[in-house]
Amino acid sequence: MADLTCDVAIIGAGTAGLAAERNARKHGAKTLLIDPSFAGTTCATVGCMPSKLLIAAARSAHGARQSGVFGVETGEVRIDGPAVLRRVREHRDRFAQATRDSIMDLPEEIRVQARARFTSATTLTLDDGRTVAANAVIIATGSSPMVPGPFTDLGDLALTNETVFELDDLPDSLAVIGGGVIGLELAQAMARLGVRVALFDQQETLAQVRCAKVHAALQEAMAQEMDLHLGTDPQPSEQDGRVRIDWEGQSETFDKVLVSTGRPPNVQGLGLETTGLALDDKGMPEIDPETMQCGDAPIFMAGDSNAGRPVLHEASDEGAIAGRNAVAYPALVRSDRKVNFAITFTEPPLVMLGDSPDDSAKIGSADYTDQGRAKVDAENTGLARLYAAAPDGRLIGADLFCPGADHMGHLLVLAIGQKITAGDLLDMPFYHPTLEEGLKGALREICHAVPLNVPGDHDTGNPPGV
Ligand SMILES: Cc1cc2nc3c(=O)[nH]c(=O)nc-3n(C[C@H](O)[C@H](O)[C@H](O)COP(=O)(O)OP(=O)(O)OC[C@H]3O[C@@H](n4cnc5c(N)ncnc54)[C@H](O)[C@@H]3O)c2cc1C
Ligand SMILES: NC(=O)c1ccc[n+]([C@@H]2O[C@H](COP(=O)([O-])OP(=O)(O)OC[C@H]3O[C@@H](n4cnc5c(N)ncnc54)[C@H](O)[C@@H]3O)[C@@H](O)[C@H]2O)c1
Repeated sequence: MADLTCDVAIIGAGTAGLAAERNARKHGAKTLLIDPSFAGTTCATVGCMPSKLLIAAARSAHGARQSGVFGVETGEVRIDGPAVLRRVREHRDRFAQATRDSIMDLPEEIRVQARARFTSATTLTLDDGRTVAANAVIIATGSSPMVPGPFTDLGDLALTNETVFELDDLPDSLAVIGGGVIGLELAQAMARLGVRVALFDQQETLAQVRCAKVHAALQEAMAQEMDLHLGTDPQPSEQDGRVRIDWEGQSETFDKVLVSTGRPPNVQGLGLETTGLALDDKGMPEIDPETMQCGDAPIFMAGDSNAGRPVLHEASDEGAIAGRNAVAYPALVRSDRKVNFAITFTEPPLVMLGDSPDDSAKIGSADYTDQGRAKVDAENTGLARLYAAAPDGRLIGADLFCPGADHMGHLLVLAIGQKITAGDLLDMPFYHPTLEEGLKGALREICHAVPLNVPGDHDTGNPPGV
């Protein structure tokens, strides 16, 4: 007889686990939510929120430096590093406290403070010695920074997203290893806060950008703010209390190194090998993205732990799908998943939406280096590429690196989700002068490329500056 029994046990009280627990309980299950610390979600403590707070400070510094182009003189811009980081932590702590409060609001008998490990598909052992028996288990253990071997020897000189926001002051110089989402966001923010930054990546492509033209614009913009070393294998060592990075016969020293080389799922030590699930060479089971079920077991996996779509709104959705299906098992309900949507909060933002274009897709481009509103605001850089399916010009995806891309991404994701065509979208009013207006050229290009052309009653001229 197990010490604790329930209908659904949820391992991990992050965004995915909390959503899973809520939905399982809403559907009538007796739940247990198991976490070693209940410290608050990754998003609030060491992820989305502190990174966006640092970016907000960087935006302010950049704006102050740029103000001269408008004839507004601010004098020398001085960055108070400790004050920047204090504000990041103060606001971060409030967000984190709010997530902890929501956990503490749960009925006490639901919370189990311990680290869990499977002993079979439906039984767990906790690190305090207790055992749990459940009808179904949801894995929502998140992901953790992967620090390649040589960087682990650097001790405090090597930072990850779990430690960088705890610095007392900004470093004078920073090597960033890995030009994925975390690396790009934090490298640009640090550079704008006056830190000398060099970014290294083994790959030639930053953040897995799909479109070569969008990537070229991103690379050019980033190279103006930091030293970029792509397609290289940086090797670290400690030198006089600083970090030395060697690459391709060159070397440079930095105050600190930020390691942002990926965040693999937390499945090590979870005992998945005891569940009967077939596991791949990374120790991962097969997961159905429409039910979140692992194989055909009463086990579900949601959020970063399944390595599918490691962003917040998906963690939340996947938790809810897993929560409902863990209760319904074995009568699972399939969910339509949302359109793929990822934003990297660089400036301008980098946005990836929907599907990549295949050979039959029609592509429309919008150049933001010469776009009216972007020029007004002195932020004219980058481009947008929209993808549509023949024959009707239905929008299927987009890659954007341009001002306002985070907001325009929401407009486009709606259009893609609703299966709207380029012609339909052109039928909507576009206010002048806006960044959205810049998309009209791309939409017209698609309309011209498909048998159904630009609606006949449309003026194809442009107001000034578009
Ligand atoms: C720096 C950074 C910036 C980001 N910015 C954004 C952004 O701007 N927008 C966006 O959409 N996404 C962003 N993300 C991604 C987003 O934060 C994640 O996708 C999301 O937080 C994942 O939630 P989760 O519930 O899967 O994991 P988590 O919130 O990490 O929760 C996992 C929980 O599992 C627990 N756990 C682990 N192992 C066990 C065990 N054996 N037993 C019990 N409990 C266990 C942990 O203690 C933890 O509480 C960012 C991530 C990072 C790192
Ligand atoms: N705005 C957002 O939504 C947001 C922000 C931050 C993080 N996240 C999530 O966090 C996850 C993890 O982000 P990440 O940036 O750590 O990982 P990532 O997988 O996006 O990028 C890792 C990068 O590191 C490079 N790399 C790996 N090993 C290396 C080495 N030894 N030397 C040099 N380069 C190396 C890879 O080539 C890759 O470009 C992302 O998948 C993302 O979904 C989201």
